[in-house]
Amino acid sequence: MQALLSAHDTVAQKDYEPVLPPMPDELPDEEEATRIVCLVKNKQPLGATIKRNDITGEIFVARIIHGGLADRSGLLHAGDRIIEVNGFPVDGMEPEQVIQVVQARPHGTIMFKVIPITERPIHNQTMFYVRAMTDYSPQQDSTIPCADAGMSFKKGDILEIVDQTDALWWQAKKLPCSSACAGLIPSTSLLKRKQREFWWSQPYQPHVCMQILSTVDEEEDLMAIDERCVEADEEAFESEELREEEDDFSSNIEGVYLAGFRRSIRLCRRRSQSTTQPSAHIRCPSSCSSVLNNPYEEVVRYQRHPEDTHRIIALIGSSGVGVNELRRRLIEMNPNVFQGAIPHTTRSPRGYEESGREYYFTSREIFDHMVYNNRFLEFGEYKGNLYGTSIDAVKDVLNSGKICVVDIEPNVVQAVRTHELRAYVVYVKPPPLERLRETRQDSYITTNYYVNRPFTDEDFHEMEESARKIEAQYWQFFDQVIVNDELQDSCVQLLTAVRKAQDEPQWVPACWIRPTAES
Ligand SMILES: Nc1ncnc2c1ncn2[C@@H]1O[C@H](COP(=O)(O)OP(=O)(O)OP(=O)(O)O)[C@@H](O)[C@H]1O
Repeated sequence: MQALLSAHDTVAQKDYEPVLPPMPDELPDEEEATRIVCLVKNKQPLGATIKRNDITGEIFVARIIHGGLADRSGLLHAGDRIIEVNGFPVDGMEPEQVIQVVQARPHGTIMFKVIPITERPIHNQTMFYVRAMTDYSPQQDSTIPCADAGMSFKKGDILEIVDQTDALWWQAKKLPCSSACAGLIPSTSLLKRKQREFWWSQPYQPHVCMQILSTVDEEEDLMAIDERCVEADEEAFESEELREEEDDFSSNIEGVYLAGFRRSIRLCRRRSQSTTQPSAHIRCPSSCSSVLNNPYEEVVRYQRHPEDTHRIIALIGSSGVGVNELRRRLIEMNPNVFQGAIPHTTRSPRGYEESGREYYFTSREIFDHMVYNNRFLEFGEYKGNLYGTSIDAVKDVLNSGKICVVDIEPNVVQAVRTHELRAYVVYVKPPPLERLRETRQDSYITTNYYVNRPFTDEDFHEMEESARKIEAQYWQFFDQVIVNDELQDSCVQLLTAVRKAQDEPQWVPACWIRPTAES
């Protein structure tokens, strides 16, 4: 006991840093209450921004960065007036000069003399999460109050919004969180304004969709040549087509028919992409304008309940990259678990075909009616017949307890990102050119004219170019990216992704869980 008391006395007599200045003996009655705030600075930034009242020259704390040094001290607040920094009066200084005074002492104690704000606003901060729909770099934004306090992000990043007190500049952390300190990002309204200003400032800024269409225009010329070839050799083509359709009929598993892999529907989808007046169900206005209108998508963590229907697996990729190969292999791996949606067509059935197996054979009137009622995820015309994948066909698979695996064109991605289908979007990316050449030596591409022909270097370049465009426009919607290098590895990755989608928590749009009037 004696020893404990003696230790206490010894400690009590010691002086510890920082040594505060002595209190003046007499304080004038009218002087506002000041506070001395000492912060011990380490390598971390102070975590506060300042502003100057241009009329009075007074310096104020503009904001305290969530999780930063100043915030954790609890001693500085937005609205506090700074009178001195390390003994230097700062009234009348430019904010940059004040920062220089602060930075003059990189480590150790920084002493602020402040007049605390009298009425601190009470903020009921609700944290929420968003998926960035666009890229942002504070270093390239001249309007940010402090670039060093800014946080860059890329489309698809998940951000935790920790403070939205300021209507223009929010504070956020990027997940997975590596730093305790938040960064400044533009608020939704500010980012929308910036995007619109940028858009209008461009001398010629074709709409993002139009960019795709214009490149496709070039393709159309090529297609026109293909078309002539087809016309010239229709008979040969028909027999090739039939042979291929028959090939499609068989599956490696006896008694199992894999619908939706027909050449006609694949080519029809490709053609609907490549006409300036696409007949496909274009959800483009939503996907493109959503990038312009909605730079952040609110997301929540969602885990599928075992009794819920499965999430659909939507594969996206440039033509020839291997989307159908992967889809086919996945379904063949376990047809009791995985299934494709049976497409609709207006073409007449061939002798061996059954409605509801290869296709749902329907009249043009019924098809048109379904189009009119938005019942197709996508549809298009091929050789005078209509083909399409209906939402009901997808729901039939889900309601049977299976996992529906579809391949879709990128521009309809928003049509499957709904409360109803809750798509998990897998993007299939081509490997580098060298690896394409090595891995595709024995592979065949399906073109408009040839049922199968070996890949050429030109095909690989087109694939890469198309992948670049898809990534530039749709990256934010991808839940998983698989580089289709070694086929076997890609299959394993796809299977793992599918399991994750069904059984592990994922970030999904908040409107899936809390449906709004719009969704
Ligand atoms: N990783 C891979 N390694 C080698 N060959 C592959 C690989 N992935 C796919 N292939 C082959 O490449 C060819 C084209 O693949 P697939 O038919 O799946 O293309 P796709 O992406 O569905 O495009 P489209 O719908 O335009 O035909 C097929 O012969 C397929 O077997």
